Amino acid sequence: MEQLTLAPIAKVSGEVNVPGSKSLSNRALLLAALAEGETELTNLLDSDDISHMLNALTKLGIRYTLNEDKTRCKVTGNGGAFSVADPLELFLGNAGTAMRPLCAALAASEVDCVLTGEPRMEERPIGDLVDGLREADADISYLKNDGFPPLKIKGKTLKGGEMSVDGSVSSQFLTAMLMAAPLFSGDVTIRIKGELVSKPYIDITLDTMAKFGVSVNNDNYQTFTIAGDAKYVAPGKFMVEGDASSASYFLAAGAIKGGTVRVTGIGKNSIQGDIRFADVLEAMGAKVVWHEEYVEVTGAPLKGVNMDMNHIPDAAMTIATTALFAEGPTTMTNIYNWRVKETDRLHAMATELKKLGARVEEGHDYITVWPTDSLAHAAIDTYNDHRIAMCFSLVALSDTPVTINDPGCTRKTFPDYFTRFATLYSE
Ligand SMILES: O=C(O)C1=C[C@@H](OP(=O)(O)O)[C@@H](O)[C@H](O)C1
Ligand SMILES: C=C(OP(=O)(O)O)C(=O)O
Repeated sequence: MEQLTLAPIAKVSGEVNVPGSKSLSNRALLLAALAEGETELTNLLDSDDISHMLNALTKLGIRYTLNEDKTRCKVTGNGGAFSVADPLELFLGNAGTAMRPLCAALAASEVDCVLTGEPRMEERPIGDLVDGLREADADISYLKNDGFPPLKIKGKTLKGGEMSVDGSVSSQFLTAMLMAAPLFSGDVTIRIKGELVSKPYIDITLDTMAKFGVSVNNDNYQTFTIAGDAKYVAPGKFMVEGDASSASYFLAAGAIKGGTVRVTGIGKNSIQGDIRFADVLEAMGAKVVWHEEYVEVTGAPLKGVNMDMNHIPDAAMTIATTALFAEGPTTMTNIYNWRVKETDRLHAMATELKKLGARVEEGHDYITVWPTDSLAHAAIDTYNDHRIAMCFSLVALSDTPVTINDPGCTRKTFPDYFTRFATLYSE
């Protein structure tokens, strides 16, 4: 197994750009495929999660051209649902933003297909989405375990009307139903059951749908209505914002050991909820400057916080390692669904933080991290979870080196993360 050891970093400063947003890239690719007309996507993310979506679109007969560095993509839309005569098998890795939205769009298309993924994908729940789609008469069956991929889908035109979806495990289920709704016949009304988690991701979905010409009536995140005549129309150009979750590692580095770190590619008007990560750093004591084109953080003594982090589930992981550098404990609450992502992140973060000698309390849906005077040099297991690799790189901002096992796992969303991180301390 490959390992990367980072020597202690005395100070970080400078400017770093983040690649395109995973959430926006995969949403925009799917909607461009379903739209009437041609869309030119720019600043597309080039990473595993996006490759899985692109490969699926190829098999679904969508024509697109990619430039050499795969950040610019011209998609010729299908002008409606997919239609493929032969049975298909689509491998979607561990990309939630491919598996869930494609499941719904394919259930509403003329296809006969199987959706598979990596072993971990077979442990990530999808039952609430399948139940919701079955209310619209979708024909989806489980090939192994009930409630989990792989799935067999016999697509057809789904009927509109009233349906519901449980939003308490993943917002991606609602996102998937919303994005597929214009393919259904007639008006669609989706009611939320349970407490909707990761709510800001729904704003990304609604904003992207609006850019492709479909408006959704959102009644307080409880009921969503899409008109029967709604159709996706290519916007011509679609610029993907930089990834706000990817920005969190650099912003945190600035807060811990800045100097000033300026992250470009995102800015104060970002549609991504994870941009609110900077507010947490501010609450911890860092100085934050907001601009249209960048966010800038300057380090200061940090103090621990106690916060509900349900709205920023991905970036919140970065706080777990930032907390090592604060005065007093940090508690992050309402993060149960960390357990159903790339790995059981609550348990994995607690386990790896403890290897550094930190005191950690792992609850069912919360974690508390206490700072320690001296951290131990440890080899951090990353569980094939890109965010664990990136979060733990921040440990090198202490007096102790850190070894990251399988650093290449960042390829899911940020293939050259360690190279870009190095520009903040090697210049
Ligand atoms: O819709 C999206 O793009 C995402 C939603 C979130 O998942 P949950 O809604 O499952 O929390 C997030 O963790 C994931 O990385 C991306
Ligand atoms: C949870 C994540 O991914 P996915 O889109 O596969 O759910 C993530 O990127 O942190």
